[in-house]
Amino acid sequence: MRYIQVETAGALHGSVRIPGSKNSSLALLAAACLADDVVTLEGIPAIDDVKVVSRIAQDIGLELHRMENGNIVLDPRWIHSAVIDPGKAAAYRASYYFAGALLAKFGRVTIGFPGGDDFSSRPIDQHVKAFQAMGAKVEFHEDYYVVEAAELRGSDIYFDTITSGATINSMLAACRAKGRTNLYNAAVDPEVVDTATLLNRLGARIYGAGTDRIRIEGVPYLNGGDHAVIPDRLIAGTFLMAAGMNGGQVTVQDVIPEHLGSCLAKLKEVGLGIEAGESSITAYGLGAIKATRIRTAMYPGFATDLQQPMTALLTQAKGKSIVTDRVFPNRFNHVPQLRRMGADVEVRKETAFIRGGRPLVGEWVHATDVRAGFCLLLAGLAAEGVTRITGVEHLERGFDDVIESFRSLGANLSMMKQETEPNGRPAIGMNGF
Ligand SMILES: CC(=O)N[C@H]1[C@@H](OP(=O)(O)OP(=O)(O)OC[C@H]2O[C@@H](n3ccc(=O)[nH]c3=O)[C@H](O)[C@@H]2O)O[C@H](CO)[C@@H](O)[C@@H]1O
Ligand SMILES: C=C(OP(=O)(O)O)C(=O)O
Repeated sequence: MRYIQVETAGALHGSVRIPGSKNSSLALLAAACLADDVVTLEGIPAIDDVKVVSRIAQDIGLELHRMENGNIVLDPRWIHSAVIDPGKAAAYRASYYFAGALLAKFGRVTIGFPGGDDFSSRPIDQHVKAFQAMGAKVEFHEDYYVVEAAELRGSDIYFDTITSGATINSMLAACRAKGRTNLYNAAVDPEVVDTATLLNRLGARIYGAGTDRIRIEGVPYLNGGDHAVIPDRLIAGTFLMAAGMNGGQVTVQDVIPEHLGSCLAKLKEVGLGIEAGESSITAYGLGAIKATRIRTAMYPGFATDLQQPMTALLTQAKGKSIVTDRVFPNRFNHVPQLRRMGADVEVRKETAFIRGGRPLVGEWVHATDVRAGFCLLLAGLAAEGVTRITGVEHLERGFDDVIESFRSLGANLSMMKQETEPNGRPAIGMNGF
């Protein structure tokens, strides 16, 4: 069993480079399947989700190589199969992008259901509805589904809810469909814009990405080309919150500050100093953290993926904070773990009530998903004694440099390995807690 050990080390100080966005990378890698020539992607992080994409690539004949300079070169001309193994599809969330991309190119895809962070029901009905609107038939089986269309036709698609996943997947399918597709109530996330930017660079005709109405004129083929993925706004936000845990000063470099607007506004509201440059942001403690009210929303609202690390920060604020997650109303698996560390947090329906200011103490805790892991890591920075976090694989889905990055800021963090469970205490899984 591996676990991350966090020991009290005082305030964090220093600067850290932010890697490419996980969520954008996973869309770009699938988008490259649509091209008819070589695609080079810069800045794709070496996270576990990308390793699963490499294994899928091997199965379907998508040539994928990481070069010495870190770029990933993809050659989609040799793809011979549009069957995605259910086990690999279930190993991460964004496997669903292979459905849109391969459907557009091959007319039929067989693919397992998506996995990813398991914090609530995560339907794909809007992806399915979009494929059907474009003329595809979708058939569900026990652990896979088949999407098939003799000819994909452009269509008007009105999303019932704002979803970044279904917006991107519809763009992937529509860019090689016959005729015009209009997406209404589309997500405006930077990852949607990044995917459209790559596709347009390859010759797609996508207009309006970044607004809630996207128009796509289908084209018969796409060229090769190069693209650099956007920085990971969620990892950047997490480091800025970490600065507030013990009143330190952290600079995140290689970021797009505009992507963090709602996060920065909230950090200022709780009393952090924030200075944004052209491609860097510094957060620093100015004294006590203030309690606040958070309601997550789709971009440009406060991101659900930053809700958990923010909850860790709010355990340090004197007074009562209220955190509501409207995007994923059950995304509170981190709360029982925070309570083990002495935090006073109660969840009712889609809301966590945090009575901040109680001292945290180090404990064995379990990360159930990527952001729960970051939340516990931040809590560990402020806790008295040693915090040990199991579920390391979840953190590694999202960030490949957790230990070194936090250490470079002065955190006392180590990756540990233990052959047996800690004495008398089940360390793995929620049930033991
Ligand atoms: C790989 C990836 O990019 N993951 C991100 C993506 O997940 P994911 O693509 O799963 O999330 P979506 O943006 O699609 O979901 C947004 C909302 O729409 C709902 N919905 C979504 C699709 C659908 O077919 N039907 C439906 O009802 C979801 O339940 C949720 O309430 O966006 C989430 C919301 O910003 C982030 O937390 C995830 O990090
Ligand atoms: C929810 C997340 O990831 P995924 O959608 O890949 O499960 C996340 O990154 O916080």
